[in-house]
Amino acid sequence: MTNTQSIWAVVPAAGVGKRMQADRPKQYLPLLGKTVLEHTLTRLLQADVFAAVSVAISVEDPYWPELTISQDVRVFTAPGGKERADSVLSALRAIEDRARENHWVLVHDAARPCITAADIRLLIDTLQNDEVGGILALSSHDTLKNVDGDSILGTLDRTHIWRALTPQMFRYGRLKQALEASVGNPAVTDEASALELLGFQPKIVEGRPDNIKITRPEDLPLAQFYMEQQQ
Ligand SMILES: Nc1ccn([C@@H]2O[C@H](COP(=O)(O)OP(=O)(O)OP(=O)(O)O)[C@@H](O)[C@H]2O)c(=O)n1
Ligand SMILES: C[C@](O)(CO)[C@H](O)COP(=O)(O)O
Repeated sequence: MTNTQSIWAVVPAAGVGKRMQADRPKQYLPLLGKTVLEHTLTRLLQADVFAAVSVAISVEDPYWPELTISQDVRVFTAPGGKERADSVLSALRAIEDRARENHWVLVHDAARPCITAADIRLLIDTLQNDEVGGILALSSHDTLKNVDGDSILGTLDRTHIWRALTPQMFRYGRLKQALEASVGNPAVTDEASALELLGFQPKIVEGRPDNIKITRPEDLPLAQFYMEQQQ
């Protein structure tokens, strides 16, 4: 049985959503009667495994105080940063007086509202005794090509190519150290890449394919479809 007092959630929710081409950041777009962010936070809280949730929001964010969930005592906010990694680091620092070095942290994108409690628990149950931690990920079912411009340079071995999802699960101290060591590095687009740069080999746990990241306009109706199917 996992001690819920030793597991924290961090949610980067400070992006502007350029690729979504919407009138507001995508985490605040309406979806099945709530905002994307409210769905994501509600799913994390309903998993009933976290001591608290630290959410990074933009310092210019006018939307957060309007959300009912902003009053939830289990949810803390931190100022978002220039890049996703900066926002995650800021959210980690916001709980540094409560989280211990060996506590687990699960980092989950605000833009992934289709996450299920089962996949959250799968990641925790699989890795809670692991030395390093790891991530939910998806194997590749299509043939993968190495491309330059509009030309194919070759075909990749798909058995070694997985698509990283979130949550990504690492020990508080090591994750904070890895992100502090890689500040400003554009190659660090997820938490695992920061750990990899320190020589660690995070584990892969196969997750659900409906755990999509809302990135482009066509992703919002797809997320709605998946969430309706999950009910
Ligand atoms: N400086 C940033 C950039 C991104 N994010 C968060 O990281 C998650 C994944 O990032 P992405 O899908 O790239 O979101 P955006 O950066 O908002 O999208 P875009 O690149 O299209 O602007 C999102 O929940 C986003 O809110 C963040 O907290 N801080
Ligand atoms: C963290 C992530 O969702 C894993 O696939 C992805 O790296 C986020 O990338 P983005 O460019 O910040 O959306």
